[in-house]
Amino acid sequence: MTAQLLDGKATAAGIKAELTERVAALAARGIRPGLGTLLVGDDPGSQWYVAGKHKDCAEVGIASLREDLPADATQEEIEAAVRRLNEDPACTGFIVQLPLPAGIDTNRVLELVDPDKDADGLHPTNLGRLVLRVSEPVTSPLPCTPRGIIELVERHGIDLAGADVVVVGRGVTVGRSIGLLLTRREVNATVTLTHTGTADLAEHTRNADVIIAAAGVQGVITADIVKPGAVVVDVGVSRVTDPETGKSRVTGDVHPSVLDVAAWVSPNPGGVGPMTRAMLLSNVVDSAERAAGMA
Ligand SMILES: Nc1nc2c(c(=O)[nH]1)N[C@@H](CN(C=O)c1ccc(C(=O)N[C@@H](CCC(=O)O)C(=O)O)cc1)CN2
Repeated sequence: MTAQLLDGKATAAGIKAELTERVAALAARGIRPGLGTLLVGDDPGSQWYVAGKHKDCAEVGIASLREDLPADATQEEIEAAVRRLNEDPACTGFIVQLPLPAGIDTNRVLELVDPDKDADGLHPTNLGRLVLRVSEPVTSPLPCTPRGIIELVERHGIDLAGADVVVVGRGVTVGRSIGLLLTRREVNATVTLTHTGTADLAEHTRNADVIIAAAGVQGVITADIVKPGAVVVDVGVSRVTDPETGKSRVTGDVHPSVLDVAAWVSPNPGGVGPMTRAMLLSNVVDSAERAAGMA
């Protein structure tokens, strides 16, 4: 192995320490940010992620509120819960935990979220603001995973300005939205978005300074399609059963062989996941500071 690790756990811990101080400064002015979560159903993964978000809030001093609905909740019941969170003054930002159960119109639910309370940064208005305001300072919530990836890379001293970045996967939470951040003037990277319709993935990745792998296909990024010295960020989440232990575990898009050619690789778990969680908290604190005229 030659690659160094982009340590998401340690970086997220540092960001949480900074947030704790910022939350204390807000408290000194009588302001307490509050993150709401809306969870529908009993998927164990989603329950675990939501519990993690409340734990993170407690760690940095953000209040947290929960709306939990059963798996058979109707579209109307879910939309009513979104309206409650929109109207609750104690909730300064909230997320709808994804995925929602089959049969629910997810886009309709997400579009109901008040854009100023959109802690995930995925509301069409907030994505639209990124499209329209490429050179101005951002004054709206940013998509958490893309923001987390950029923070992870830059906080390891890697400059993205002028870098050729290849993104693998066109999902909304990462692939489609990260280009909006990477091509902003303050980051200044050049982005190629590849997907299942790309004719020759390797031709793109072999020339990339940075690969952001968000395909959700276990081990799709192998050493032979990575340029020596590249930075490789693993966003993929595949759940596999270990044949030796019989236990289920998370694995990513990046094959272990990549550690022998790349300069930097993000571990998975322990890379982008903890950063996504930290960026959710950052969005909540940023919004509270903006509302208080502190940013
Ligand atoms: N409304 C949202 N829903 C979902 C999002 C999201 O950003 N907003 N992303 C995922 C789930 N997610 C947060 O909600 C999330 C997933 C994973 C992690 C994480 O820290 N993972 C660990 C590994 C955990 C394990 O072993 O199972 C890691 O990468 O180290 C954080 C957040 C879908 N839904």
